[in-house]
This record gives sequence, structure tokens and C-alpha cells, in this order.
Amino acid sequence: MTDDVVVLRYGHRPGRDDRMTTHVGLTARALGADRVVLPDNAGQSAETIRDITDRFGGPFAVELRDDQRAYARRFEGTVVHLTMYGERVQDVEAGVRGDSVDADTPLLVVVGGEKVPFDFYEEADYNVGVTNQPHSEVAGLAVFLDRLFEGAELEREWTDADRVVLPQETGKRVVDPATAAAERDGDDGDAAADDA
Ligand SMILES: C[S@@+](CC[C@H](N)C(=O)[O-])C[C@H]1O[C@@H](n2cnc3c(N)ncnc32)[C@H](O)[C@@H]1O
Repeated sequence: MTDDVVVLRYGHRPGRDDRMTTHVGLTARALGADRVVLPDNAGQSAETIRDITDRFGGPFAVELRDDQRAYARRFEGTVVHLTMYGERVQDVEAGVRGDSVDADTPLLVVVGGEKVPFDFYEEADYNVGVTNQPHSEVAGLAVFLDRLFEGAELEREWTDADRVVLPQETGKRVVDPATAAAERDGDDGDAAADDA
């Protein structure tokens, strides 16, 4: 996996978009991106995403900027703009992967909130639709990243976490990283014993 997948959130209406903007960042983090760039009026969302990263691990960076259009224009790498009007993700995913992750070239993924100016459509290397139906930036981003990484992001290890969720058939278990590691080693030990 490249260490340079950046998600750019275009537009943010404080109050109305707080939850969506936060979820764009959390989804970017959980599904393999390295950084999210938010509009500079989205400080509340940035704080929440940083707090989750501090507790559940990284690395993941959050940046606030007031120059979204210039940032996309000057980005040195491949630029994907997610839009319901774009080419079908299933038709272009291999091309995007070849031009980014597989080529060690940074990738910028732009998602909108409010109306995205036409510049983004023109300047993107790929305008990509996750279905050509209207839905949400969070859903579009999740499917796109999973297609980009071909599911490899689901196996990611997190560093510097305060807490680790242990998957359960039923119920919730959240432990500190040392306990999680000991349990994993214990499981490996049990598996090795079973194999012997
Ligand atoms: C409320 S939607 C606006 C829908 C907009 N008319 C469009 O261009 O997709 C906000 C954002 O969600 C994302 N989005 C919505 N539907 C999408 C789809 N089918 N494929 C990819 N992205 C989508 C786009 O990034 C869009 O800017």
C-alpha cells in the first residue's frame, strides 16, 4: 500500500455538515487513506478525527486548509474526483490503481458536500461514479477505497493506539494494546499447540 493517499473534502457548512465531514475523515482513516484535508471552517470535525486517531491508532493526519481548489490543482500525483456523473468505478479502478498505488504515485481523492465547481471535473484525471445514482460522499469514498486497495486495507495494523477492539461474535470487548497482543500471542500459541 502506498503511504500517500489523501482525501480532500470540498465544502463544509458548519452545523449542517459536521457529522458528514467527520465521517469523511473517519472513513478515510479506517479504509486506508493517509490524510484528510478539510476546509478550514471544519475545525470541530478535525478535532474529533484527531481524537479518534489518538485513541484507536494511526498513522493518520488531518489538515485544515482554505485553498481546496488550488490544493487539488497543484497536487503532484493522480487526482480522482468522486461524482455520480463520473465513469463507473468498476471500469476505471484498475487504471487508477496503476496510476497511483501500484506506481508509488500520490493519489488525491476529492469528495464534495456542497456543489463542486466545474474546475474539479476538468482538472481531475478521473471523475469516478460509485453507481451513477445520487448517494453520499461517505458511501462513495468507502467503496472507492476498498476497490482501490482490493480489500488489503481491511488487514491494516494500527500503531500508537490506546485501545484495541477485539472482535466478538456477541458483545463488545475493548482492551489496551498489551492485552490485545498477549491474547493474539496466546491464540497463536494455542493454534501451534493444536497443530503439534
Ligand atoms: C450530496 S452529494 C452531491 C451529489 C452530486 N450531484 C454529485 O456530483 O455526485 C455530495 C458528494 O457525494 C459524492 N457522491 C454522491 N453520489 C455519488 C456517486 N454515485 N458516486 C461517487 N460519489 C458520489 C460526491 O463526491 C458528491 O460531491
